[in-house]
Amino acid sequence: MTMTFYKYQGTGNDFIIVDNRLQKIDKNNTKRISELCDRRFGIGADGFILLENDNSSDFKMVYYNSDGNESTMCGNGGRCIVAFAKFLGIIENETEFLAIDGLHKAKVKDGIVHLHMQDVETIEVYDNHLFLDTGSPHHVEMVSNSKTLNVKSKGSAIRYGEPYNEVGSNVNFVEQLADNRFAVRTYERGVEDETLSCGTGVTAVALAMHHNKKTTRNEVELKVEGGELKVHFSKSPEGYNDIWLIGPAEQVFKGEIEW
Ligand SMILES: N[C@@H](CCC[C@H](N)C(=O)O)C(=O)O
Repeated sequence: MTMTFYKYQGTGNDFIIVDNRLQKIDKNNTKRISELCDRRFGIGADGFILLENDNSSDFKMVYYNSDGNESTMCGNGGRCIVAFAKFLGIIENETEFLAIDGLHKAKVKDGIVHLHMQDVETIEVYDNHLFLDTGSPHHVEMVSNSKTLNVKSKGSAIRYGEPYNEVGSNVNFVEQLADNRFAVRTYERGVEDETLSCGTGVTAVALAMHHNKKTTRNEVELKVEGGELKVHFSKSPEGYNDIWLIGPAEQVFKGEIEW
C-alpha cells in the first residue's frame, strides 16, 4: 500500500505524520515505523505520529519513538500535529485533542503553537538532579558545560542506569543563562540519542528550575539546539498547573512511500 506522509519539525525535533482517519495503518508494525524513521535507509525522523478520529475531541494523536515503539507524550509532536490538523482543515486556530496522557487544549497564533500540558503535582529532588513526569519521564541535571558535554554518552549512561534501567527516562542537561533563561540539551529515550529539542523535556526543565528556586519567574525561555521555546505556568499548593509549551511547528515536505 502506498502511504502519503508529511514531515514536520518543531525546533528541530522532527516527525513523520500520517493522516490515519481511515485506519489504513497497521499500528503494530514496529519494524516498518523504525525503518521509516531511519536517517540513512528511510525518511528520517525522531518520531512517527498518526492523526486519528476521536469521539470526544477534534482528533487523536498516536505517538511512536524512532525505535518504532509507541511511547508516552511528545510535546513537540503535539505542537506539530496541531499545525497538521490546521493544514488539513480539521481545526481553525483553537483545538482540543486526545493524546496518551489525556486531553490537550492548543491554539495557533501567528504560526506559533501554544500547547496546554497536564498538571504536574510531584517533583522529586535528589543531590544532583530532579525527576518529574510532564507526560513523559524526565531526569533534569544542571551542568556548567552544556556546549561541550557529550550528551549521547552521558545521557545513555543515566537512561540505562539505576533507578531507570530498561524502562528508562529522558535526560536533560541544563545550564542557566539568565534569570529566566536556560540552555537545554536532551537525550531522548526511544531515539537513544540527543535530539535537537524535546517539548516535554523543556517543560520539565522550566518547572524543575522554578521548584529549585533557580528562577522565580513563571515564564521561562529555553534555548535548545534547534531553536527557542517558552514555557509558562501557574503554581498552587497542589503543584504546577495551567502549563503551556510555546514554539514554532513547521511542515517541511510531503511524500509517498510504500507502507
Ligand atoms: N520529543 C518528545 C518526547 C518524546 C517521548 C520520549 N522520547 C519518551 O519516550 O519518553 C517531546 O517533544 O516531548
